[in-house]
Amino acid sequence: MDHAYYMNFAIDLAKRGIGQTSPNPAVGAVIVKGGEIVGFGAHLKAGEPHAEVHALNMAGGKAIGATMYVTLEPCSHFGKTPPCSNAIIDKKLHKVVIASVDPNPKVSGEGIRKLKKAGIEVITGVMEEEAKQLNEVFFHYMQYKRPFVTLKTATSLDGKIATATGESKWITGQTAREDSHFYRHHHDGILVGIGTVLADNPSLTTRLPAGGKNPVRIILDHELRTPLDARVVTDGQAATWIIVKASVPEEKRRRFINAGVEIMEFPGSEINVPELLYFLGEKGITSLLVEGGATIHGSFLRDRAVNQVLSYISPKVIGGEKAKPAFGGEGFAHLADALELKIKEVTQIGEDLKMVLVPKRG
Ligand SMILES: Nc1c(/N=C/[C@@H](O)[C@H](O)[C@H](O)COP(=O)(O)O)[nH]c(=O)[nH]c1=O
Ligand SMILES: [Zn+2]
Repeated sequence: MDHAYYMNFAIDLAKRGIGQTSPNPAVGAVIVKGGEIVGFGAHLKAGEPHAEVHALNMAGGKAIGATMYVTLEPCSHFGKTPPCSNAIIDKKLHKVVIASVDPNPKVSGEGIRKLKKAGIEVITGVMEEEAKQLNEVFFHYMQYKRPFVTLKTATSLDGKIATATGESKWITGQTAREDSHFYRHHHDGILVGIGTVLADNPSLTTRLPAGGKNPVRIILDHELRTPLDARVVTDGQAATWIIVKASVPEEKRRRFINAGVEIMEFPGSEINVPELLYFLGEKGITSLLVEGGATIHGSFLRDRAVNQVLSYISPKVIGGEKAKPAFGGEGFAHLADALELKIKEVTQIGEDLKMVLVPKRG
């Protein structure tokens, strides 16, 4: 067999944990001895055993002299669980094949050094790109300390998110709408503006046939105009944070706090997106799905605070100068300033088109 055969399995294991391991990376490990898979595992939840430990437990005594394939460099620091590099040395493995090294400058390369010092052969860079892609959120958050941002738009063919009379249900079909719930499952937070809350009374929960993790619902609502009987306040389905400005009176906030909502005061009045992202990063939001509406999207566009665009396009034409575009605000006066993206994925999904795009580097 070649290394990719087993590393593919480890990457596939890791993929299943994406979203639920946050703020930890998703990691997969496979242990092979004499051409036989003797153990495997994935990290499932922050604070629980790492992938390597699950795999070592399954392999038991067969781990001695075996080879481990792991998607991320084994940890070397005492976090919530003892270091995996120690466990691998204790179990006397012969070789460790690693896809990507740890991006955390504090620990990068430390695990590999310990393994080599203990006489274990280490190979790195096997399927490195795939493994990095897997944890793009983790690597981004580790480096910038603010959430990886996915802007989601659902528009008509002519780029509208609602008719001139405000109708928007539904522009895209059931299949596309359900697909967007996978992204809710994978993101720590979902952000909408007060305009969307007033227009749609959204629940912003993850409703997939097999369930899914609900993101924290983050409402940008400076004046606290969210109705007390809004779903995000009353349904108890997921955490709700409402971001207000300092001038909102205490007794008004009290009513929401009593309903279980977290009211967070954010300095400044205009939405300063980079500052908002640091603010959310400090609260442990490592990935943010921005569902709009146009004003919010306009601010994120203006500040180029976008790591991924998820665009669903319906083969409907709404027309009308007054019908709302996906991105509000001023927009860029010059084409040279437009946010340039690279298409990562284009698929038809139900009747609609789905595109996943990333900003062009540089
Ligand atoms: N109008 C549309 C969308 N609209 C997106 C947001 O404006 C909605 O308020 C939000 O998704 C509602 O969340 P819910 O209550 O949890 O279902 N999004 C879509 O994909 N297609 C649409 O046609
Ligand atoms: Zn570990």
